[in-house]
Amino acid sequence: MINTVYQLVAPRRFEIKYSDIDLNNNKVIVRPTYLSICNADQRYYQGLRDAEILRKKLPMALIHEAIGEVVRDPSGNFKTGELVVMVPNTPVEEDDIIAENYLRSSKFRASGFDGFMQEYVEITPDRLVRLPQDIDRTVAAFTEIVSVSVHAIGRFDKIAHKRRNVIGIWGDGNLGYITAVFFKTMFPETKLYIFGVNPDKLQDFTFADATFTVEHIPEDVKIDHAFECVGGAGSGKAINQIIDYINPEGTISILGVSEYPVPINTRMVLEKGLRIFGSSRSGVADFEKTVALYKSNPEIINYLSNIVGAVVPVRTIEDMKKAFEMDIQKAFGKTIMMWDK
Ligand SMILES: NC(=O)C1=CN([C@@H]2O[C@H](COP(=O)(O)OP(=O)(O)OC[C@H]3O[C@@H](n4cnc5c(N)ncnc54)[C@H](OP(=O)(O)O)[C@@H]3O)[C@@H](O)[C@H]2O)C=CC1
Ligand SMILES: O=C(CO)[C@H](O)[C@H](O)COP(=O)(O)O
Ligand SMILES: [Zn+2]
Repeated sequence: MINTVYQLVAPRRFEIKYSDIDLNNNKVIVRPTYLSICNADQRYYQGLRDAEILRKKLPMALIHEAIGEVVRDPSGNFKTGELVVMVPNTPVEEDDIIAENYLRSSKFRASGFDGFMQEYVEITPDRLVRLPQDIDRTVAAFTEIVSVSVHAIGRFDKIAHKRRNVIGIWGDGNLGYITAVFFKTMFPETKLYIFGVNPDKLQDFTFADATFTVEHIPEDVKIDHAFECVGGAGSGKAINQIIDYINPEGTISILGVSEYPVPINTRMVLEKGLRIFGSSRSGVADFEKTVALYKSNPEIINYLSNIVGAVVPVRTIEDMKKAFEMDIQKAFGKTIMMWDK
């Protein structure tokens, strides 16, 4: 069966590649329907990664946040037409200790091999998680980034000491918002403070106990633990500010991606006895937990719908470019491609 793959071949340039899908194996064929753009896709699209990385990884189909409909499943796990979220992490070995998303051997779609910008996706059944048929598909499209937050909150629960009176989240963008929604759902008794740079965006964190612009944090504000959801050029400032405001022996969970090494105030990390841990990506168990939380706490979907940005119907390569360019211009929210290929 011939498949059409839409690869990024150079910054801001998509081209079509035809590939053959072998129907004589146990893989599931999924037709992607709603795709969501991540900052990681933008770093490839705009050519913001190191030239050597771009040379190594392109051409490559972008997008690792997507849902779709099952077209064919020879394994018998899924019915034709079922709505599924696709897990981009693709492990090739198992480990008793190291999670699938941290195994150096694991592959990740749209970061080394083709992502979901394809007419059909060939995928093993263990990489699919069933979604409620009536879920808001524009929200479900970005379940992958949601599962990253759920994964990081789970690790926080294992690593951070038990005094959790006040938690701070730095970053008033998508990841900060998603992490805040899930943290409040999972730890309703804990006070949640949000630290950002945009008063407009901070207004959307209606469920938080307080919001602060980072230039005007009162001296007496103290937090027990923190999540950094900023990334990029703002990473260092955010991490160092967390170090200033966190109580001794607190835990800092870093999620933001930076292209460059970030200098941090290690003297104060030592003096306060802080724990700093990083989280990247997620595995099937995190997706399953995320979908279970969607079902048990349906208000989550309403909160997440606040960050659905432009929803762009995509049929042509011009439409793909339009969606990526609109995403660059956006003020806030996730850009969704309604994939009609
Ligand atoms: N670990 C993982 O697996 C994942 C990591 N990420 C990464 O997380 C980061 C955030 O992603 P996302 O939320 O989608 O991006 P956004 O751009 O939506 O969010 C970042 C937000 O932080 C704000 N900000 C900038 N400087 C500061 C500061 N000093 N203190 C507090 N807030 C600040 C930005 O404001 P402004 O826009 O005005 O600068 C923006 O609102 C990115 O680096 C992304 O690649 C994303 C998904 C998964
Ligand atoms: O967005 C992410 C997960 O959702 C990660 O930041 C992304 O996977 C990092 O990959 P890359 O090295 O290709 O930027
Ligand atoms: Zn991502």
